[in-house]
Amino acid sequence: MGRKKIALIGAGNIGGTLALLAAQKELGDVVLFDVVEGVPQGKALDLSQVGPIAGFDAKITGSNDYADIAGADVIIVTAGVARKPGMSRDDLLGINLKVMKAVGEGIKANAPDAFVICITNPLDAMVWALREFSGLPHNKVVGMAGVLDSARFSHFIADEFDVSVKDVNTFVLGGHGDTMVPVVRYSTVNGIPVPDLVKMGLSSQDKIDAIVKRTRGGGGEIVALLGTGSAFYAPAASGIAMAEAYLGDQKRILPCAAYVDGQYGVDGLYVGVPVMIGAGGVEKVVEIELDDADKAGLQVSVDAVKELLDACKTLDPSLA
Ligand SMILES: NC(=O)C1=CN([C@@H]2O[C@H](COP(=O)(O)OP(=O)(O)OC[C@H]3O[C@@H](n4cnc5c(N)ncnc54)[C@H](O)[C@@H]3O)[C@@H](O)[C@H]2O)C=CC1
Ligand SMILES: O=C([O-])CC(=O)C(=O)O
Repeated sequence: MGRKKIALIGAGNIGGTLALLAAQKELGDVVLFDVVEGVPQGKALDLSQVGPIAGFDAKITGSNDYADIAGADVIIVTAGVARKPGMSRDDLLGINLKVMKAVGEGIKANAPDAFVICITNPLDAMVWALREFSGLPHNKVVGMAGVLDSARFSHFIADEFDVSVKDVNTFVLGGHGDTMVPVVRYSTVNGIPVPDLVKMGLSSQDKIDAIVKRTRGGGGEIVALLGTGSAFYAPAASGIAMAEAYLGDQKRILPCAAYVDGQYGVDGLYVGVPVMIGAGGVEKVVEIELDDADKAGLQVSVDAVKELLDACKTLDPSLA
């Protein structure tokens, strides 16, 4: 059996980091694709020269030709534009929608059997549009956001309780925007729910509320600090975790922007929910019980995603 093939559409900050992680983990050979000539080739050459030092044999090539993604097992899409300080993710919709059209058509024509992970923002709308443009089955197209948002939440919780991040498990549901829903009730330190830890006097409700708020604004905090561009190390690590779940048939339960059709009272759109990822792609949407506040929060988030989909349909009537 030959090596797996990982195609990365977009060779920017996240794309380059994805390539490094994929090669170091020997997930397969890597094709870095970008519209800018020279950049994917240059990054591929630089990354290939990590091989002798780090000891990986993965072949990394750069390309401006969609034909080179043919036969990809996994495709991770980061093509498009990142926000600048003062912008919201939603401000990227018009420009990145056009990019999703080109990428979706490229995937449809060259790698229709791939498992596709979209990262481009505004995430929930872009993954929906990418699925529409590519025509792939819904279970083979998924968006990365919840893994990253949960990692941020877990990092802050581990800091607050001064425990290993390995023992922290958190869930962030909903859209990848200010309306995301960090679910405190399902957030645990080695199985102990955070609300119980608060009752034990190990933190306070005010501190947990502040962590929830910081998690919601986690992307913006980094955008403001960087001054140019947005987070890329943790987003890339999140995309790789999802790719590994698929390639290894790991049956991981991860919060992802998945196609929801009936579950959680949501019909026919992509939004962040817990899903099982295995060799079948998104094998199931896991419907966990939510309390009234989290249900209401999820509804607000779903409504925000719906507004973005309407905007996509206005901009590109082929999506209507
Ligand atoms: N879902 C999430 O949780 C996160 C999403 N993002 C989003 O990911 C996207 C990428 O972020 P970065 O890698 O930091 O941006 P970047 O600007 O470093 O890289 C984007 C790359 O896409 C390329 N590109 C533009 N149009 C293209 C096209 N039509 N086809 C192929 N490539 C094209 C550009 O040339 C550039 O190399 C942004 O939209 C950003 O907002 C970023 C962090 C987290
Ligand atoms: O904030 C941004 O623009 C990038 C992003 O989605 C994140 O880091 O969560």
